[in-house]
Amino acid sequence: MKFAVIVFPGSNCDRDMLYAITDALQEEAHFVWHSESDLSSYDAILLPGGFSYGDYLRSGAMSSTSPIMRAVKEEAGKGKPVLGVCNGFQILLEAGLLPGAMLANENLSFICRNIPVRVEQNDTLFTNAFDQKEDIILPIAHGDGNYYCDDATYQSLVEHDQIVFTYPSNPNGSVHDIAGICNEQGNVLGMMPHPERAVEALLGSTDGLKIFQSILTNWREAHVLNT
Ligand SMILES: NC(=O)CC[C@H](N)C(=O)O
Repeated sequence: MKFAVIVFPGSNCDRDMLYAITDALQEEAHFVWHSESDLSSYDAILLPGGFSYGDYLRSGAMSSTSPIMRAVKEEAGKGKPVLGVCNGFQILLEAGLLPGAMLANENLSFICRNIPVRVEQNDTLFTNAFDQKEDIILPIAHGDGNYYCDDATYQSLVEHDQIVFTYPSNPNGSVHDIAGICNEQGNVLGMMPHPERAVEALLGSTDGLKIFQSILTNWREAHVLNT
């Protein structure tokens, strides 16, 4: 399976993301600079964390207009997996690929620590390796992780099973404890916690690896086992 890791000016989790795929998952991954415009040769697209464009204007706002985002939308429309982590989630929100917006953390501080994250939906292509309602440990590292959406959007997220991760103990004020959501089709996921920082025991948790393994299992079922 071939993964693209999109690199924006100011991304800083891009190498961790590449390492998670090549060394931990043992699959193929390549950096793709944000000014590129074609992602058709990739099977999955990863938007890593960081401070793209220094978080100026709003986190993710400037990156959401990068040329590569047209290609991300195109491939997402074909049903390919798109995963945005932290700043990647912020970019997906600003690009309109996911509903809602990100606000500054309630305590106005940058928070960096390992926390429990609850898997609310294990029947997605990103979470099939987990148990339903399983609590896992993942690192968070953000200043703008306070997810917000209005009531109508929240009802729609609930109705379509789009709330994939929540915080059992909310660290940032996020509405309804939301830590990660997917689109209605289920192939675009944005999450604030960092799975790429939890892919081997040395890092304190291997729970993040299961997200990448889920993507791989889903892809193999569709592309390898049936051929
Ligand atoms: N680790 C990250 O991706 C940081 C995200 C973002 N720029 C913030 O601090 O909110």
